[in-house]
Amino acid sequence: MPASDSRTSSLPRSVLIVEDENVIRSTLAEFLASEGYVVEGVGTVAEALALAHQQEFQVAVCDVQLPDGDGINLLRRLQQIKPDTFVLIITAYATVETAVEAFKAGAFDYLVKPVIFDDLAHKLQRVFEYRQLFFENQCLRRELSQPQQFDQIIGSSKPIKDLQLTIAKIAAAHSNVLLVGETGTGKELFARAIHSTGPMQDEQFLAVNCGTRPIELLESELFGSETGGNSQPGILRTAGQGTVFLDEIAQLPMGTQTKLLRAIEYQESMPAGGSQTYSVQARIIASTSQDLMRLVGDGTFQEDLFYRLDGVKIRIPPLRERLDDIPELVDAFIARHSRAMRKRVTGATSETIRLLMSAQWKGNVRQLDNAIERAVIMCDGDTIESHDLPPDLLGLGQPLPDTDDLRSALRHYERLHISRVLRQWPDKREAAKRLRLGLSSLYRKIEELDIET
Ligand SMILES: Nc1ncnc2c1ncn2[C@@H]1O[C@H](COP(=O)(O)OP(=O)(O)OP(=O)(O)O)[C@@H](O)[C@H]1O
Repeated sequence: MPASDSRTSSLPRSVLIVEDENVIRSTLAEFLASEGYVVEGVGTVAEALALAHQQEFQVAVCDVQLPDGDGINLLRRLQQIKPDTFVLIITAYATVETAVEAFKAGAFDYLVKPVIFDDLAHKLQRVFEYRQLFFENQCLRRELSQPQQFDQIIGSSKPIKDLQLTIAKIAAAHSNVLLVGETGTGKELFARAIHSTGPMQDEQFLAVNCGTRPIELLESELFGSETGGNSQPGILRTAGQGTVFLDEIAQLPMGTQTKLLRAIEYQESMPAGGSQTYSVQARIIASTSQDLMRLVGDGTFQEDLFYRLDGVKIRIPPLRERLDDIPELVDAFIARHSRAMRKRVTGATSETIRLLMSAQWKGNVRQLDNAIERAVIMCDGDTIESHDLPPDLLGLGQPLPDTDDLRSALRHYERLHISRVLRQWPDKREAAKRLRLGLSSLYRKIEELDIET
């Protein structure tokens, strides 16, 4: 059953009355309105279906006999087009046959004419309570059926599937690994995945950011120290046969690089101030967002260490190269953040997804995660809409044209729009089709508007 706005308990309770007798219809409508329901009334099957197409109703109360059809058929049609709408049938005769037929067709309950207000109020109360529990239960079941580990790699684009295969192979070998990718692409997540798929998964995974500590602290944290007040074993030793993740390895000072190289080559190290070596058995997974080869050329990264690490290198592509993953990531992040905030946000509109798929994502998956967190906070209903997204993401934060001249302004927006479509559809033929331009016109626009592709 698809998610829809009508499920939220915070929305007003809406009821559609389908009853051809005007007096009965308006009396019921007045009574329900006085009870706080938002009510619409119609007299025929055709009107009911037309209205249900335009508007969401949580509950429909349908008479069995209508001028252009019967209520049971209407109930079946409603279930096809609005499966979230629950139906109560009104029947003139309390026959077992009618009741059975109504229940078989999927009615929640039935009322007998003349409808008694108390009976109607009671049954509506029950249907709304049941409906709420039903959808909450469905949400819970959906959450339980999805693995909720935070280190789960989400995405089924080709690059992610290929990476998963590579990881499975590399993980088995317990070799050292270099992960290369822009910030926020998931390097640490992949490092954890390699560790937890490998033979030493029960051992420790220890992470160090190489750029956030003064050199002495970093070295004693890595290799250990036996000097006075700063005595510690060092994570290369503590990790045992587990994994040491060295985040942003390019920031490791040259001297520390030499010590690390020794630890990898000789599989042993010595704590600062110590007199005895210990053996290093941990797998080293290093990550970088920089081009290490270039740093070797610049003389800021040790060549030998580079070759030691570069043997098994995995490139994690930026999010813009795997836009197909966005819908899945969005779903997972919505589930995570709505759960944390105790909000019932269950999805995003297709317009929102389309916009998300056309953003630039310089901060990659981390930026997407943050954008969804904000959207869940901003979201008023149960579905994230485009206006819930951070404005700068949509290009709305882009500078306005610096002139009032309409022609220049149009040119400005034309450039923004074409750039966005090209990001979403890098294949120019496809982009041209989406823009409803001929391919040669698109090329001309790209040149005229100086669009980077
Ligand atoms: N494929 C993915 N599926 C689910 N979550 C992901 C995925 N990729 C990244 N993330 C999430 O994005 C955030 C950033 O990931 P991570 O810290 O692993 O990136 P990174 O490349 O190591 O970043 P940095 O270089 O800035 O340290 C984390 O919250 C991570 O869980």
